[in-house]
Amino acid sequence: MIARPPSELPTELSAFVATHFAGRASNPDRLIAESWYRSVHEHGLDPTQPASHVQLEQHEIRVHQEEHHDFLAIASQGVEGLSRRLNPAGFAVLLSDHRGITLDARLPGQHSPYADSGLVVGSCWDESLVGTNGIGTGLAACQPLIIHRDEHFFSSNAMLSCSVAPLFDAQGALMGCLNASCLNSGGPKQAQYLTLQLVSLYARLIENASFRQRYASCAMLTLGGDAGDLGNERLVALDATGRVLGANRAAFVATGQDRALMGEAVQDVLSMSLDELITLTHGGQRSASLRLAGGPALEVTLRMPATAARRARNERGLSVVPAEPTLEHLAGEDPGLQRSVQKLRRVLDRDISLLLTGETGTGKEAFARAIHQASVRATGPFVALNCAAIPESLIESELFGYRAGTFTGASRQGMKGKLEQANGGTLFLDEIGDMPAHLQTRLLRVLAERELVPLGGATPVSLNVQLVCATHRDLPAMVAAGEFREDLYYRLNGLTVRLPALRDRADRVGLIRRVLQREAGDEHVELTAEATERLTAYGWPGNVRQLINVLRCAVALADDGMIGLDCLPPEVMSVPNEQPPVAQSLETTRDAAEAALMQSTLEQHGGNVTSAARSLGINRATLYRKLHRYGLAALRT
Ligand SMILES: Nc1ncnc2c1ncn2[C@@H]1O[C@H](COP(=O)(O)OP(=O)(O)OP(=O)(O)O)[C@@H](O)[C@H]1O
Repeated sequence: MIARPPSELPTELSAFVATHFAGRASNPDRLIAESWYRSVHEHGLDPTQPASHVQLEQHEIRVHQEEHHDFLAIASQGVEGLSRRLNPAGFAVLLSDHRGITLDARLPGQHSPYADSGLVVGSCWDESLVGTNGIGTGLAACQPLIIHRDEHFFSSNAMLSCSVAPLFDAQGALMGCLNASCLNSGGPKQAQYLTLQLVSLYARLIENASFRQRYASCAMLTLGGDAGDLGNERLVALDATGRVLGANRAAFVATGQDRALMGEAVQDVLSMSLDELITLTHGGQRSASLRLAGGPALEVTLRMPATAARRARNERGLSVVPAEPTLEHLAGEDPGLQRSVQKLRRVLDRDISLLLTGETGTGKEAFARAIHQASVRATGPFVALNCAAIPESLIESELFGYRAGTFTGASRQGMKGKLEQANGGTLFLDEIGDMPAHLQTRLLRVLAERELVPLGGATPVSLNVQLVCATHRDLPAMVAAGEFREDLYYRLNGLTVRLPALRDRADRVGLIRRVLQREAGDEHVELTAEATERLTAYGWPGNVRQLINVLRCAVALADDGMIGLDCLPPEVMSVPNEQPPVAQSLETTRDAAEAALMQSTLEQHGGNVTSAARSLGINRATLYRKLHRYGLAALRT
């Protein structure tokens, strides 16, 4: 049967469909026809040929999931909820990253037919590889859609009907998509609309969970709508001064604004300052009714971060502690750090690259964020890239981006690299010592010329970025050993700030108290003298991050508001008090101690990397990387 394109298809597209898809039963709408067109003319695919299928190997899946660990963790509840509803009806539920590679797959009882169709973790559904399909086309079109049966580009996928919704982060960047697929659905495409509604609802819930997590330490406004419509929650995150740090998509629609809302003062959006909102909502304990310019009245609630809420209550409502710690908060009472912060403030906004050094968990990223907040670029983006956490082969495209059609498997519309994403703001390059040599040269050129030509692109993009780099490695030694470019080192190192290990901080006791206070929130919790002594003497290889985890757990275990020795984990109790002797090479000694600690912690946790990492206060990716570096094998995850 000849496909008859609907009349709204432009003539060229109609002719294309009639020529290439003459045998299809369905009448494609414009979105599908455009995807078919791209598949043929941009991706060079032929619908009469067999589809190629890319499936990652097990070890690649592990790396891929590690790389997307945070996204997976935040999305898994949504994936679980959706699959609980859809698996019994015969749908497979999949989560993919922004390149169309699946990260999670929940299949109905009968696994094999779904697995045979590639509905498994680690399969690549990028449109440029498999043509029109739910995940790939949903990502390419950046909108919810259904790809029903023979709307799939290749006939080998034509037994699938897929409903998909893209997922965006708080900055509007594509994180991935959520997809529900069924096999051999005999009904018409319209029969899938309800499934699409459900998938879109869960996609909103995942986006909102990600938004709340991203801005957990900030004041959060909810602009009421329909109380029963959870997927339509409108969220706006504010900094301590009442400036908009981020807003979810529903909030943009409700306020009739676009992304320019970022950095606006809340009174310009709601005609009310943050202080007035705090007063009106009694420090966030009640909702209030507000009218947006010319719009209907909205029920507004305000959630204050725990410490801010407490302080707002104590001081009758008007002042808030900063949502994200400032440089001064991070420096605490450590005189060396206080001096470093004074220097930092003097060089800010003068186009000087900053280098932060220190062991894992000493607060390098927290400092980088505080530097961003203290700079004139605070209303611009803060973009981070950890050079050690992603495979070497991906660093180049992640950092410099690529334009459409640069390589097979690349996303159709190209991708803005982190450098370009950070334009007008701050780029934080963590673990810069792990930057591969050939990319060091390219980075140096970009920094010197202040412009960037993405892979496959012809037009340079001019850059205005504050660069903050961090490393736990000894860069001068790497330069001496020829492992790091000397000229790049000097370009990055306008000012170096060394963040001391927790055990070396002069304000150790105060910092432990401050972190405890923050973790305890409104609860009244104290440390016994023995617990204080133990925590102060302990070596803290995971530094502040480890301290936070230990105290979070201790607060939960505390009886009658007292944290005693029994609330502390074995590693804090078992490692001797003495500091390692200063040897010829501090770094070698530190590495040896770190390797020994990691091995013993892994053994204590029966080889379970997740719980060993948690108890060390570092993330799984960092532990994997270090195990690899020290040649220690993980037993199981
Ligand atoms: N001075 C501080 N006061 C309170 N919290 C802090 C301080 N420094 C760091 N933190 C917290 O400790 C945790 C770890 O900090 P961060 O991620 O910045 O460390 P890092 O040096 O970048 O670690 P890595 O090298 O492993 O990436 C974060 O939750 C951060 O907010």
